[in-house]
Amino acid sequence: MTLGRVFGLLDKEISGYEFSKNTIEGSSRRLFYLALPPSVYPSVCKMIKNNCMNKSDLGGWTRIVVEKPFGKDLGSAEQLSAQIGELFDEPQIYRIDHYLGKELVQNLLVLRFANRFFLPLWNRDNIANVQIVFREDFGTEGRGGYFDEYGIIRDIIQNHLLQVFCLVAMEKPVSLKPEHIRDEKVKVLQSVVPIKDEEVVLGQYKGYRDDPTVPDNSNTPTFATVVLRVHNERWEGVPFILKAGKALNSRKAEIRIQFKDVPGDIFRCQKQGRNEFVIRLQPLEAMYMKLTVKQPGLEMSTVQSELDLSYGQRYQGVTIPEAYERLILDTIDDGDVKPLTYQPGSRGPAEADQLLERAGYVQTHGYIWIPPTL
Ligand SMILES: NC(=O)C1=CN([C@@H]2O[C@H](COP(=O)(O)OP(=O)(O)OC[C@H]3O[C@@H](n4cnc5c(N)ncnc54)[C@H](OP(=O)(O)O)[C@@H]3O)[C@@H](O)[C@H]2O)C=CC1
Ligand SMILES: O=C1O[C@H](COP(=O)(O)O)[C@@H](O)[C@H](O)[C@H]1O
Repeated sequence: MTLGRVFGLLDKEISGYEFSKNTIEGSSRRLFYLALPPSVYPSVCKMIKNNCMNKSDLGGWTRIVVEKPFGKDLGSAEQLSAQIGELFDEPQIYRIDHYLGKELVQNLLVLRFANRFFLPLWNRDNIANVQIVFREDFGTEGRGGYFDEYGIIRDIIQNHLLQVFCLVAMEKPVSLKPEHIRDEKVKVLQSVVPIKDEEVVLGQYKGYRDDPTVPDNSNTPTFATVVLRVHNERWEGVPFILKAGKALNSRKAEIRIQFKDVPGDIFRCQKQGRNEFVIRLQPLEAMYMKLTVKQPGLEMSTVQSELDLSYGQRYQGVTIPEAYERLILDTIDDGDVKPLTYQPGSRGPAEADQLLERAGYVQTHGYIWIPPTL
């Protein structure tokens, strides 16, 4: 059966459904979500255009949704845009990044711009470094064919983590209109200076190449830590560390804002750790502020504790929508860089933690969180 015929049948199926709902022809809304590899976007879009469009214009519409990765580099992204752009008008095309649909990502602008106490702190005077981390405790399992073409940078960092970075680092938008938010994101991205080779650690977990869909000599990274430097008034000198890896020892996505040491520390408590504001996107949405308090008791000693907003506890009974429910770098050199090998189930290459240390992140030792009971 030809592709044209297949899409003809799809159209018939959709029309049948619309008819069963007593929809007047042309008044229905057709949304095509392309959960497909980007390489077939153009041919599938052509088939939709030729066979499956909403037939007349009585308030209905036809739209398509495409997911990242949108091409592999500037050239292929522009080519893809041009190919799809020939078939659909821009307002009909939705390019989505499902991380933007996550509850705590949606919360970022509110947190930053609706809370007075963050306003004076959110800058180079107070913040030592920012980490934006994505960790998965499983490998490419069954997706090696897709993944190997893209790697962790194009799969996670260039889109999901960069979107989060923009929301953390951008200036306040004029309003919440998408174009105003986009303008601020573009501005902060333009302020990112080219990444230095020595501020990148790439890794590949042992066993990745055993996947039959992965070439035996693949150099595709499954782990990357990258330091972004933002050359502007707010962020000069503050490293933004973007970290992503598969087959690691834990699964989480979080933003960790580490504050500078208190000057003139009369309590000599710096060894207990810096103040950190952590926004955990998943699992178990939470935000907590690690801070130093007096150890309860007779002694005047200090201990690290937290102000904790755990969503599961605070918003009991509230269903947090899945990211997909709500929505739907080229600064990195593409040269032949050999990733470092790391053990599956580990923290990734040790060099990544060393890079963090060089970038100024100070790991807290001895902090033990006592989870509250619900
Ligand atoms: N409301 C809640 O649910 C709360 C939960 N907690 C829990 O308490 C625990 C401790 O919290 P917290 O101190 O914030 O987080 P962690 O101790 O997990 O991590 C703190 C930082 O240290 C890094 N790190 C961890 N292990 C190493 C290592 N071996 N070498 C170098 N760097 C390392 C982490 O990197 P990386 O990001 O790569 O792992 C991260 O940047 C966590 O499990 C946290 O989830 C704490 C407070 C509130
Ligand atoms: O886009 C992708 O995201 C998933 C992780 O999504 P999450 O919502 O579960 O955090 C990742 O596994 C996949 O490789 C990537 O393509």
